[in-house]
Order: sequence, then structure tokens, then C-alpha cells
Amino acid sequence: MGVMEQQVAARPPLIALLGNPNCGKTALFNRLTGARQKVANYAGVTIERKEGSFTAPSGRALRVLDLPGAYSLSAQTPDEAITRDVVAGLRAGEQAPDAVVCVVNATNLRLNLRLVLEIQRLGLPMLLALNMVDVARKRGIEIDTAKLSQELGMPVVETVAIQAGGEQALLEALDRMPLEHPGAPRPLAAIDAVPVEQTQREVRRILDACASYAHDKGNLSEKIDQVVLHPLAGPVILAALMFIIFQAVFSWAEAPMDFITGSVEGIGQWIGGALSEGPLRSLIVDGIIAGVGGVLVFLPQILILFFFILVLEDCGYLPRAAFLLDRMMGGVGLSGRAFIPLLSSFACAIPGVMAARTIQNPRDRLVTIMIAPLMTCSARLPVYALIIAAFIPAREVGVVNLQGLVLFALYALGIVSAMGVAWYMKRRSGGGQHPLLLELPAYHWPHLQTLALGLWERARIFLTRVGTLILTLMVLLWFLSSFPGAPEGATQPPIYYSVAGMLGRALAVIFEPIGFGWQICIALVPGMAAREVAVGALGTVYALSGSGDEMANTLGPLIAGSWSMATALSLLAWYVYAPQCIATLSVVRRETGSARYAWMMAGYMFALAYLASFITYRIALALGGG
Ligand SMILES: Nc1nc2c(ncn2[C@@H]2O[C@H](COP(=O)(O)OP(=O)(O)OP(=O)(O)O)[C@@H](O)[C@H]2O)c(=O)[nH]1
Ligand SMILES: [Mg+2]
Repeated sequence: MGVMEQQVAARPPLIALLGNPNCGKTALFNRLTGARQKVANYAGVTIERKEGSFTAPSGRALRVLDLPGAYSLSAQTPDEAITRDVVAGLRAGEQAPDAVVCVVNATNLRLNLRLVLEIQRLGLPMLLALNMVDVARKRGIEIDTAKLSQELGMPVVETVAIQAGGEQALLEALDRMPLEHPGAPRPLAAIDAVPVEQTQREVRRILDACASYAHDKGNLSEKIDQVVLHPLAGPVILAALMFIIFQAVFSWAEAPMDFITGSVEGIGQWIGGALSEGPLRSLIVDGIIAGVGGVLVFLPQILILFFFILVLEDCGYLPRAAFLLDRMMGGVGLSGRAFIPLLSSFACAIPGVMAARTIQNPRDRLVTIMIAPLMTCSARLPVYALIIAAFIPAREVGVVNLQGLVLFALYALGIVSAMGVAWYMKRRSGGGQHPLLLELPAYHWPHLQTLALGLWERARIFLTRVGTLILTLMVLLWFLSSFPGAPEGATQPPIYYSVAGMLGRALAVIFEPIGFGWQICIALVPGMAAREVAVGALGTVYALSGSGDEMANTLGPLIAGSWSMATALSLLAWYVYAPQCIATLSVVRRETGSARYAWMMAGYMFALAYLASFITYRIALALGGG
């Protein structure tokens, strides 16, 4: 025996905690080890590795490893792959465990036992911790542990990981377990050889023999789910929720937006009055206040939208939405795992594109990345809100607010288009589907603190962008829009003759057919950096276009006076599709490892944008919106 091996042999036996996600492994791990734990990452990945040590009642020293949750050893996600490789002794630098404690959620054995049976085929010493028995008892689920132990051929103990002493039975059972020289685990092929259906049949047989649900009162969450996940009522509820949210974005935001507009105007007038006529006054009033202030007013709407999203997330509704949408996404060949990346993209496509890492199939991942920017990100909200407020009357149609309805339609258009693109890409590339296995967490009331933190986070991101990126671009735009000045005898406002004006007029040749004049074209250029910049840019452009000495007016009425309805609708359609965000394209390049996909994305999105705007503009003109 070499020196190394002697050292390994002298270390206390290693026990692995294994189980489905959310069954209480970490809670149990904390209860066993207290403060004696080491937290690190698995080599090369950002998945947490927790190891700790403790002493069993007899004085026997043990080490314990808290593994990432897994539904099966056939590994669908990176987390599951780590768990599988560690228990099978295949991960370099990791010792194979001497024994496995399989933790199961006693209220959901039907799902949890599949993994138990799979691990059992590895042939390691094993023990079952029937966790959350407190909840199971309260619900009236009866489990015969002696019978279960006999059926499974392993010790079964009850645990309550969240109660002091709830780990006692486990400790005693560990003391009775033979842990020395367990031998290496059997190869994984032993597991893959058994068909899933056979395992599931075995689970049902064991449950019939050992568990009784006759007195199961069910729980409130399940009762709610009977309605919320109902094949007909479920989607209707989801659509209604979304609809209400977009209504609120307009109706609740009115007062705070008026307040911000008023304040910005007040500051502009005050500074305008204090400074004498000249470039400095124009830079501050027309460049900074009109530009930055124009974007700032949308903070309330962004916060209202995220208030709802955070509440739905915190109370446990979002995984249900994933579940409901899984079938729809499956229809276009997307995996249910695409839901979280796509949902994140409603905040911003960048975290969405990065979250696509959790999708294992490379083709599914690529499709998800390619459609992520079609989800309406929060940077589009200012653009949409500006144009809607200026052109769509704030009328009530029945109980429905017309502006909210249009906003809802724009979000829906983004989603439908994304599904269309996904369908097209998948049809061309082929590829199968993977069922979505989700543990639905119990519903609970949203946490005020979590909510407040989440909202603060959104506000901070938005304000930082306004204060840095947008501010810088507005100052730059002001310079480009102010010089050179107007020639003698000019008939147009000075901006028309400036560098930005020349550029805008050149671009207008391309954009004329979809109804964009030179002023919009000027705003589109800095708007390439980020979508909401276009709103600030329009503010600056129209402030500088204003004839004579009048104070920078609010942007809405200004564009309402100078654009046709057809132009407004065309610009809305443009923003549903146009890839106006450099940061997203560069993240796509990084995440896919090649510039090709970033170019492809920019190309297809520009093409769709132009096409959609062209169609919208022509139809609107034909219907008399000119
Ligand atoms: N009532 C009750 N709740 C429990 C028990 N064990 C864990 N919980 C709760 O269940 C939730 C999930 O527990 P975790 O310990 O994080 O689960 P996990 O298995 O580590 O989850 P992953 O690491 O995501 O796989 C937490 O909110 C715990 O407080 C239990 O025995 N009874
Ligand atoms: Mg855990």
C-alpha cells in the first residue's frame, strides 16, 4: 500500500446525500454537520460542492457530501451529471462515496422513488431517509416504513430536517451500517440497462404495498393546482393574469409618471431660466434634460411590471406557468427547459441567453438563444409606452384600457414570433423532444423583503443605465446634432444641417418606405447601442428641432404632432423585431463561441423588422392612417 492510499484509508468514511431537488438534502446536511462544513465549487463548473463532517452517537467519525438534486441518474442537466459522476466514482479528483443516504420527500414518493431504485443498482451500501414526514403526517399520508424497508432491501428511517433532533433516527441507522471496504460501485450501464417504464412499474408496486393515501387530505397547493393547472382553465388564468398586468402598467403608472414629467420640466425651466441663451444651455436643457428625463419617466412602468413578475415568482406561480407552456413550447420543438431563459429575457435578453446554458441539447440551446431577444425586454417598454401614450387614445373599451391592450398585443406578438422562428429553426434541423420534469413548490404568500429587494435591483439597473450609457450618448448626440450650425437663410431647424442631420437624411432613403423620416433615423443610430436610448435620442432631436425659443416640451405631444399614425405603428413593429442592442449580440457571440450566430441573429432580426414595419406601414396607410 502506497503512502497516498494509506492516507485515504485513514480518512473517515464518506457518505453522499442524494435525492430529488427540494427534498431537504441541504437542510439535513446542515443538521448533521452544523458549522463543520466546507463549501467550494466542483472543478471547472459553478456548481456548489458542500462537504462536512460529524460524529455518530457511537463516536464514529463520518464525512458527508451534499450532492446537487437529481430526478434520475440518466442526467439531463449539468447538475445531474455531477451527481451521477460522483456517485458512480467517475469524476476525476472525487472519491466515490462509501455509502449513500437517499433522501426522499415523503409526500411525493411516486416521483422520488425512481431515483432510489436507480441508485440501488449501483450496489453501494444504502439507506433511505424518509424526509418531511411531518408534512406527510399532517396530510394523512400513511407509510409503513418496516414494509418499505423490506421491499427495498435497505434500512428506512424517518427524518424531519427542519426540526432539532429530526435527524436522530438517521444518526443511529448510520451507526449500524457497515461502511468499511464497500468496494467500487457497479458501472452505470447496470442502470441504463433497465427501461424507465419497468422502474416506474416497480415504484407503483412498492407504493401499493407500503403507502396509503386513503386519508390524504391533499394540501392547499394541490387543490389550487387542480384549477391553475387545469388543461382549459389553466391557460385562461395565465392569459388573464398577463392581461391584467399590462393593464396595470398603464393605469397605475399615470400619477408617478406625471410627477416625474413635472419635476423634469420644472428642473429644465429653472436651469433654462438661470442660464443665458447659448450652447451650454442647449446642451443641458435640450441634450441632457430632454434626453435623460425622457427615459427616466418610464421607471414607474418598469417597476409595476416587475412588481407583478416578482410576486408571481415568489408565490410559486412561475413554475406552473412553465408547466402550462411546456406543451405549447413542445409543439414548436422547444424544450420546457427553455422557459426560464425565455422568461428572464423579459427583463433583458442577456441573462436569458446566459441561462440557456442549463439546456443540455446543443441544438435546443442554440434555438433558445436565437429567439431570446424576441421576448420583450424591459428596454423596449419605454419605446412602446412613449408611442402608445402618444398615439393610442386612453379610452376604455368596456372594462379594457385600450393602451394596455395594445401593449399586451406587442408582448404577445414577440412571443408568437419567437415560437414561429423556433419552429422554423427546429423544422430545418430536426431533433427530438424532452419531457419537462418539474417539482412544483408549495404556494406561499410573497415575501415583502424579497419583493422590495427585487424591485430595488431593477430600479438600480435602470437608473445606472440612464446615468451612464444614456447620459453619455445624449451628450454625444447633442454635439453631433448641434454642429455644424445652420447656414445663412436656412429654412429648416439647425439640426437638419448638422452631422447627425446629414446621417439621418442619408438613412431616410432606406427607411422612407417604412415611414421613418430623418428625425427618427437620427434616433435609430444611438438606439443601436440599447433600445431605450432611442427614446432619449428622440427627446433631444425634437427638442433641437423645436423652432425658436420655446422650452423643451414633453416628448409625447411633440411626436403626436409630427408623426402619422402609420409611422407610429410602423415604429412599434420595428421595435418588436429589430436587434437594437449591441450587448446582446456580443453575449451571443461569447456564449456560442462564434461571431457567426451573432451575425445571423442581427441579420434575421433586421430582416423581420423591416418586413414587419413595411407591411404595417402600408396597411395603415391604406386604411387611412397617413
Ligand atoms: N416541513 C418540512 N420542510 C422541510 C423538511 N426538510 C426540508 N424542508 C424544507 O424544504 C425546502 C427544501 O430544502 P433543501 O434542504 O433546500 O432541499 P435540497 O434537497 O437541498 O434542494 P436542492 O439542493 O435544490 O436539490 C426548504 O424550504 C426546507 O426548509 C422537513 O423535513 N419538513
Ligand atoms: Mg441543496
